[in-house]
Amino acid sequence: MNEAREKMPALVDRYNRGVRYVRVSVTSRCNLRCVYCMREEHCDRTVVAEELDYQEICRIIEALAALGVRKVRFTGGEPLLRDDIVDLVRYAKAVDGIETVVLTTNGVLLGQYLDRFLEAGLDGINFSLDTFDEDRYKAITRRNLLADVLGNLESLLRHADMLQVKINVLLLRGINSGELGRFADLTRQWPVTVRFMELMPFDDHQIWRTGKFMGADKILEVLSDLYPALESTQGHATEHFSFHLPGSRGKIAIIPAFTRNFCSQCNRLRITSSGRIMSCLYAKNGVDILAALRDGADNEQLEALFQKALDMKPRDGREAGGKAPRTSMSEIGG
Ligand SMILES: Nc1nc2c(ncn2[C@@H]2O[C@H](COP(=O)(O)OP(=O)(O)OP(=O)(O)O)[C@@H](O)[C@H]2O)c(=O)[nH]1
Ligand SMILES: C[S@@+](CC[C@H](N)C(=O)[O-])C[C@H]1O[C@@H](n2cnc3c(N)ncnc32)[C@H](O)[C@@H]1O
Ligand code: SF4
Ligand code: SF4
Repeated sequence: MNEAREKMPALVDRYNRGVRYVRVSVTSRCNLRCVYCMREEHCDRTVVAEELDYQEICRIIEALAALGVRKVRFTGGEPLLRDDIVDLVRYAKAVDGIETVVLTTNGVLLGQYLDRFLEAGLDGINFSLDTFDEDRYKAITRRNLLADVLGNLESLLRHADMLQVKINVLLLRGINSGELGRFADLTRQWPVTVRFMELMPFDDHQIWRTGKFMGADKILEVLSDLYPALESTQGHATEHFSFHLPGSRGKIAIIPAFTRNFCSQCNRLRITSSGRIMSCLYAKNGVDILAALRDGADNEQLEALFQKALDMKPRDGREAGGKAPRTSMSEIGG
């Protein structure tokens, strides 16, 4: 590998932040309807022609890897609804320069994929689960699939020494906040990171304005009360607060996605399922790459599009777009 290229990626924004990490939303379709993410009427009949296809996603990853990107996360919507998801993982792993390939999933379909993901070289899975209670699961996701999801979580935990496992728990005051201890206890037995996340206002105002928001300070207070022996440890990127319980195998973290600003270190670019390059989770406008790919753009033209998107990257996402944020995480992928 070219060392100069490693020191500074080719894609750099106006604030001198280089891009190392791309999050690709491979579909906006989903088999759940989480109340903090999408409405029941969310359309699942995405015209497939408007979704990036396999070749197009591969091309984007290759082009970005040549420009210094080292990590790929597949997300959505629900990425496991794409039947080429294992091939995408395998392909991304084989691209020169890409070191880490991970995905974020709701776990509903994980059982049928896990072995193939391991064989394809997937480095990690972020598994989103907010409750162990059946009625609550149904209330949050509007689907009755908890039994399947728990079965798949158990299989994943049993493989946690073969890939990095993180459990994303979105905490909602008065809904699942009482389950914090049950989730944290998973780290005693398993080498996983359990991450408690703040709600963000990307839910078409379904619950954002109903007082269910639970901030990082409150989460920290509850955790400290439950576990006086909690020890601070080094967290990763979005994990601003990170801890472990004495004698435990895993870690506990808090993602203060709303109340804290971790933008100064941001090394991310996002690709939406409909083929737009987004410079920030809060960005409203992106740059269309789908049309360019379908018009036969060469690598130089793609680089110009990535740079164009990056030139729009705000210093701070929340200040730039927080007042009227997007209506759902599903197209941009969280
Ligand atoms: N503000 C902000 N929040 C983010 C960003 N990326 C992820 N998040 C928050 O973190 C939550 C979990 O995202 P994941 O898909 O698990 O990814 P991640 O935490 O970035 O994972 P890593 O790749 O391990 O750093 C999202 O739902 C967001 O709330 C970001 O770039 N900016
Ligand atoms: C948009 S989902 C896509 C991947 C997959 N469907 C899943 O749920 O893991 C990615 C992450 O975004 C989180 N998310 C969705 N809506 C959110 C919101 N309004 N605030 C904070 N996080 C949100 C989910 O909990 C999930 O961990
Ligand atoms: S958070 Fe994930 S699982 Fe829930 S509706 Fe959004 S995309 Fe689907
Ligand atoms: S809010 Fe925007 S700039 Fe800040 S970390 Fe997230 S994506 Fe990066």
